[in-house]
Amino acid sequence: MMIEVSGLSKRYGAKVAVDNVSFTVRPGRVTGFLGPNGAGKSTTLRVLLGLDHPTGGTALIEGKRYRDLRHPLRKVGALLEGAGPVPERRAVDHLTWIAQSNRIPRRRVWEVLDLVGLSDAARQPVKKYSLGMGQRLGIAAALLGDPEILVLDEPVNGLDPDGIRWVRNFLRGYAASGRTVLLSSHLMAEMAGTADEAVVISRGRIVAHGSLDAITAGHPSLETAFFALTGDRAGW
Ligand SMILES: Nc1ncnc2c1ncn2[C@@H]1O[C@H](COP(=O)(O)OP(=O)(O)OP(=O)(O)O)[C@@H](O)[C@H]1O
Repeated sequence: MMIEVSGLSKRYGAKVAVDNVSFTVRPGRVTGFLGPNGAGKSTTLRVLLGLDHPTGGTALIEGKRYRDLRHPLRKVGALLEGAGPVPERRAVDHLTWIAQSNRIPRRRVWEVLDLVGLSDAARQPVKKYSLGMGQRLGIAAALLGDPEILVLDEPVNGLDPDGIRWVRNFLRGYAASGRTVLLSSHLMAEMAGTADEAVVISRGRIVAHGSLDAITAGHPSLETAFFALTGDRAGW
């Protein structure tokens, strides 16, 4: 297993954000980490990426904690909410800075700009970018180390249909090349066309884990399946 979360819990004071969560993520497919706002998705991903300490349990990447990986950026590329570049900086400079601080060759910056379709906009300051371009830049940064695993927190949040389609096609292609893609979302309809597998979390607990087809079986749509699983329409 590329990603193995086992008995993971995270408390903030009296608040239990993640409650004994276990799931695995395999390569060659897109796995959606789905749940309403506040369900515990970001917290789980932050612990997986070594940005927060768990209260209990483990979140491992090929059997190791993120911080114990020898070349983390080559193993895992991540896009987290609110981790954007300095607005005045040009996209190419932003990526070059990340590459240099991780001993990644400079030519890789232009490769990833090309992969996400930003070569022509590379010398514009990031503040001139649309939301969709900003997301592509975030994905470009995640790709710098040519990682086997991509972890993205709400990558389609706020994007228009073209932007959503681009991210979807990109992630599907990445998984089809045998790599591991885990993305979180609270957008049910969007996930039906993007993910092969889903891990569903509600109020800090896993309520379903399996293929989207299996989770949807017996329900008119993925959306109604999720309402039934989470027992809660609020926030979806
Ligand atoms: N630093 C913190 N201190 C206190 N409570 C927190 C902290 N971070 C998260 N929480 C709480 O933990 C719960 C889970 O939050 P989390 O951000 O993981 O949810 P999420 O599923 O990512 O939601 P969203 O879709 O809104 O991003 C929420 O109730 C949130 O208020």
